[in-house]
Amino acid sequence: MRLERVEIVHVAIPLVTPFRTSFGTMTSKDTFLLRVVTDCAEGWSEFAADPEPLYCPEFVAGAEIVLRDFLLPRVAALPHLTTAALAPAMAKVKGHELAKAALETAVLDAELRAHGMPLATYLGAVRDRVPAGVSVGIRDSLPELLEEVERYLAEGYVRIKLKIEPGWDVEPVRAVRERFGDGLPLQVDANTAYTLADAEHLRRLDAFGLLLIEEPLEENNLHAHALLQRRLGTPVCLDESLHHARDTASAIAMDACRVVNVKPARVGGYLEARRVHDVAHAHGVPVWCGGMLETGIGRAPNLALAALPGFTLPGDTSASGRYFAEDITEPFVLEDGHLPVPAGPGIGVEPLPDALRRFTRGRRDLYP
Ligand SMILES: O=C(O)CCC(=O)N[C@@H](C(=O)O)c1ccccc1
Repeated sequence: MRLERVEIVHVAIPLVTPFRTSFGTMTSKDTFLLRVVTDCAEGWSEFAADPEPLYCPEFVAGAEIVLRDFLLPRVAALPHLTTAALAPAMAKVKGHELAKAALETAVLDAELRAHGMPLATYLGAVRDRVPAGVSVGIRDSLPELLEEVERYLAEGYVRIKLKIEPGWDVEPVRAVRERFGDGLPLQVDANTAYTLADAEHLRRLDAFGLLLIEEPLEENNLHAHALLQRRLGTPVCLDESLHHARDTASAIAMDACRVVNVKPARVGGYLEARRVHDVAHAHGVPVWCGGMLETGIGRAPNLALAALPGFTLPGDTSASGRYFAEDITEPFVLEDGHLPVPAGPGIGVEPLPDALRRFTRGRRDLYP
């Protein structure tokens, strides 16, 4: 393929309800899409992070600069544009996995469309629908939390993930367990809010039969997570700390993580996400697909990835309606607790022109 044009489309979509985590509260999804035009086909992708670097060091404005000034010049210089050639061409740029993932995914979408191949087929999916978990934010009161969990269970979600932080952890978990029973698949996500000094407090969560505790400690501290895992019965799952298959292998070898949250954006794209899946699967470590409140443009490829054999736990691959009253693609709708794996070429979806126009806050060329 030959790269002809790359357009950045900034979008802002209001959330149906504020989403509070240990690092902040979101009321809208403000990010950008990339539209890559090649001589063979077009491709789309979504940048997974937000305007502020609170979840990870990357953020919207910074990613636009990195793409425009450092990643696209290297990719445009490639004699033949293929998805496989992108990561090596971008490797000299340190970090910026989410920006790299956005570019790689749009090129992958174009390349697969040119070959008429669905992303699920390309990645090695073994299912045509995947079970959907749902992420529940920190709430102001236990009754509000229980009402929200009850609503999601009534909608059919098969797994509940509770955001926790110091002061909102044991009690909400106990309340959900007592209200909905021991059979409910339940996990927690601390988003790095604790330290090893909290180990004895976190051990109290062992009483509730959780599937996992996600990223309890500061990101990138595999040693601390390994020390914590020795003191907890609940399996530690890593998210922010894993940036590629290599550190996933190290984390597993150190017993710093017994479950892996695979987020394609966090590891630089779907090719590396499959490698992370393969490494974990080879070690008997279950993986599940994380989410970043993506629009349908980011949600569709995540569903393809979640259909790989090692994805044995429900992911944060919720329906579009969990976050948005209106999505910029055809909405993903829960059916019997599952979402369909897109079957069309490439990522299998495209922005709906009218919705995209209404949620667009700015469009410009990043290349040429
Ligand atoms: O369902 C979703 O897409 C969101 C799942 C979720 O909780 N994402 C968390 C996370 O830490 O994984 C997150 C929230 C906001 C921003 C980044 C990440």
